Amino acid sequence: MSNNEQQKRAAAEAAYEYVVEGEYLGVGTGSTVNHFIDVLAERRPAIKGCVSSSEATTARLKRAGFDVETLNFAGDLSVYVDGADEVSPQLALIKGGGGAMTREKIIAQVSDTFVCMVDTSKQVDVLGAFPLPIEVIEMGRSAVARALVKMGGLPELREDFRSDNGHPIIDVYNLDLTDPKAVEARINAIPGVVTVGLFAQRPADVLIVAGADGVTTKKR
Ligand SMILES: O=C(CO)[C@H](O)[C@H](O)COP(=O)(O)O
Repeated sequence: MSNNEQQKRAAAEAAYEYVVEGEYLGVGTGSTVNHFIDVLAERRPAIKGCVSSSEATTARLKRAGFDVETLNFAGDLSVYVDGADEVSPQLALIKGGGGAMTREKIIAQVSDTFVCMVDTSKQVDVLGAFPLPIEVIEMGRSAVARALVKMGGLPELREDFRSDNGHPIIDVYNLDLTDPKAVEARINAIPGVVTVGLFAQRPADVLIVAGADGVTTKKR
C-alpha cells in the first residue's frame, strides 16, 4: 500500500470509532470511504444497515454483506462518514470530486454527526484550489455556466460524465471562496443548479486528518 493509501486506511480506522451499533450508518463515496467500508467488512459492527451516497458505495457495501436501506426508510441518522476534496479550518468542505455530492449533502443534512476523513494534503486555509463541482440540470447548464462566469468563475463541463442522478457536472475554477456560506447560498439560487459541492452551511462536525505523523481529530 502506498503512503497515501496507508493514511486513508488510518483515517478510516479512526472513523470506525464513531460507528453506532443498532442504528443505520450513513456512508459516503470515494477512495477514503472505500477503506472505511473495508474496515467495516473486517470488524462487522452490529449496525441495522447503511444508507449509501452512491451506486458505487452501495455495490461495495452489498459485496461486503451489509444491508443498504433508502434514506426515506431509515430516516434521520446519528452518524455519516465521508471524505472530502478540501477542508477549511472551520470544517467547511469542497466535495464532489467523485460526483456524488447531491446524495452526500442530503445525508449530511439529516445526520447528527458528520465525520469527515482526509489526509493532510486536503487541509487549506481558504477553500478553492480544488475546482468547485456543481451538479446541474442538462437544459440549464450553459445558463448556469454564464451565471458562474459573472461571479468570476471559470466553469468547465466534466467530460463524458453523468452523476448517479443522471445530471452533468460543471467544475468551476477561480471562484473566490473566502466567504463559503455566502457563495453556497448564491450558487444555490441559480436556476438549474441541483447541488453545489460546497459544504459550508452544513460543515463536518468531526474531522479526522491522517498524515505522516499519525492521525489527529478536530471537532467543530
Ligand atoms: O466528495 C466526494 C465524492 O463526491 C469524495 O468524498 C471526495 O471526492 C474525496 O474522495 P477521495 O476519498 O477519493 O479523495
